[in-house]
Amino acid sequence: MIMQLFRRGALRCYHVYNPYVRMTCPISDDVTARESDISRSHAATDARPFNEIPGPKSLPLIGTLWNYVPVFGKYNFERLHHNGKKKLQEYGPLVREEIVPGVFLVWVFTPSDIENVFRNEGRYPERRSHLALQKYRSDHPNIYNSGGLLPTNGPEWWRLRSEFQQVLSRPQSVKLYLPQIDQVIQEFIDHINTWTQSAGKYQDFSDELSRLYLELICLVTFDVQLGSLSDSERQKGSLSSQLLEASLTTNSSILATDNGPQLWRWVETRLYRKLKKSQKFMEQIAVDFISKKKESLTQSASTGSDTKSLLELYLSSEELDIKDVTGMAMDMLLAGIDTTTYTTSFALYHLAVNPEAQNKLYEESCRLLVKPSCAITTSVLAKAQYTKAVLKETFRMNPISVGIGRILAEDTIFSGYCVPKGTVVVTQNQVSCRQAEYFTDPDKFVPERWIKSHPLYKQVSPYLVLPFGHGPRSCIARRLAEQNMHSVILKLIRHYEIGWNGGVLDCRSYLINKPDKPLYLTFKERSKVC
Ligand code: HEM
Repeated sequence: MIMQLFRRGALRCYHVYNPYVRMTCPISDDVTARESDISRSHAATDARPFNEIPGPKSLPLIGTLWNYVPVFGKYNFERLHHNGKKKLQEYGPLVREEIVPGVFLVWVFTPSDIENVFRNEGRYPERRSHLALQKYRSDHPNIYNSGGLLPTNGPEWWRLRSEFQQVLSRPQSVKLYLPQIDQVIQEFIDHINTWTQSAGKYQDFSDELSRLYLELICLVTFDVQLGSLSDSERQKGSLSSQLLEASLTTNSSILATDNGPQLWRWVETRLYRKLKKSQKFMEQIAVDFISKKKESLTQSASTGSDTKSLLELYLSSEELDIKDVTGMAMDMLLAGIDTTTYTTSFALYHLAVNPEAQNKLYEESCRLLVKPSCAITTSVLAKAQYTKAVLKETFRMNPISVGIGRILAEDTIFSGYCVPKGTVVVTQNQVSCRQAEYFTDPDKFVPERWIKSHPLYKQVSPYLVLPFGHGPRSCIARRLAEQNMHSVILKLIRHYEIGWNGGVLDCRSYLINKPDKPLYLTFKERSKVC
């Protein structure tokens, strides 16, 4: 039975927040022993023991998995936010789940518990994900030094993280790209015109967004423009089509290889072969672009660090070598396309079904970009208050990361219960952010709630809306991702009035939260509307 559930992906639930959390609980037999230590060590406090935390009933051999059996079970693996809401309603703000016997997960929902998760994540916050990718990379030491940022834990993770973030988190390095980003977005805007003419009423816009974000990521990762939106690149066998396909294939292999029996460690399973093939393709492109860049750097005179691209800065770092840079480039391709595509999809959906918000954004875009052809600059973005509120409200309503998981580095008290060190504790981004306790009309899209001077503004805990995670292991590319999405949303609304032809958009929990329907958006050129 357990094996069947494994095969059907039923164990996903404790990995499902991949790629961003360590999901398999490291505690098994150990926990019971630790539980009694904890009970003793906290005897002097009022905290209650771990095994009294409420949660779904666990059965011998199958734990709580029976709740996820299709039709019969009350939870659905593809709708983790619905499960989370049900758990919160039924058991309260702290839920313990014995997903298989001896393997525990603790779900937290309140801001103070979420804060506690991050306060107890230790020096090297850990995740356990992308295991097959890690194996692939360690089997190819000629190309990679280690698993790269996404799967690696411990001191090696920190070695990479500290070097890459010095560059990627520097405002100057990210701002440097704005003129090129603006140019790509302008091409995209022009392309929408052609797209709307050829698209029927029901044409999925997601593919267009994926191509845009692939283009933007490659610009930053390799200093190249692929021309992903051009007619030739839209053909099936083109470089951009193959790159999109390969990154999607890798990402969709992650959950299934992280979960279930890890036969791929010994034999090349069908899924592992798919991952391997797609990685081989992506890395061939990465190695080619990076080597060419390195060569051109050795031939040209060195410029100041403020004008160097990210790739140039990485390649000139004494602490990194070309293999580290290749690993990082691959991680950027894997983590940078779907995340921004899905978030922008949700933002555009909310704007389309909330014309009042869209009008306000349009007004802001006209103020900041006096002519539609005006470029996005750092000063435009600095003043784009409503645009930022739109994105933040999108993150509150539809965070693409279901939750953030950490393995507790210390015994910790959550909502009055002791939770032992080593337990996997997971937040529930969307569920927490839609609680009426913290947000008025939580299911309504109200960007004004984030504008300090607005009457609807209300201060909330900074631990509630955490779409990029928090602390040293949070998203390394947040600045870049936000810059890209603010620019896209602002410029798009400056040019087009957007409408919606689909039903209510919710999400499915795959590797990250993906819109559960095609993106049936309509575009009317503003100049033709007025
Ligand atoms: C909507 C956009 C994005 C969202 C919401 C997002 C969210 C996240 C989250 C939640 C994490 C894990 C944080 C944690 O565990 O505390 C993460 C990690 C990461 N993200 Fe993003 N991300 C986005 C875009 C990007 C982009 C554009 C890139 C690359 C160009 C990127 C690269 C990474 C990498 C490499 C990590 C692993 C960092 C580490 O383990 O040290 N992300 N992201």
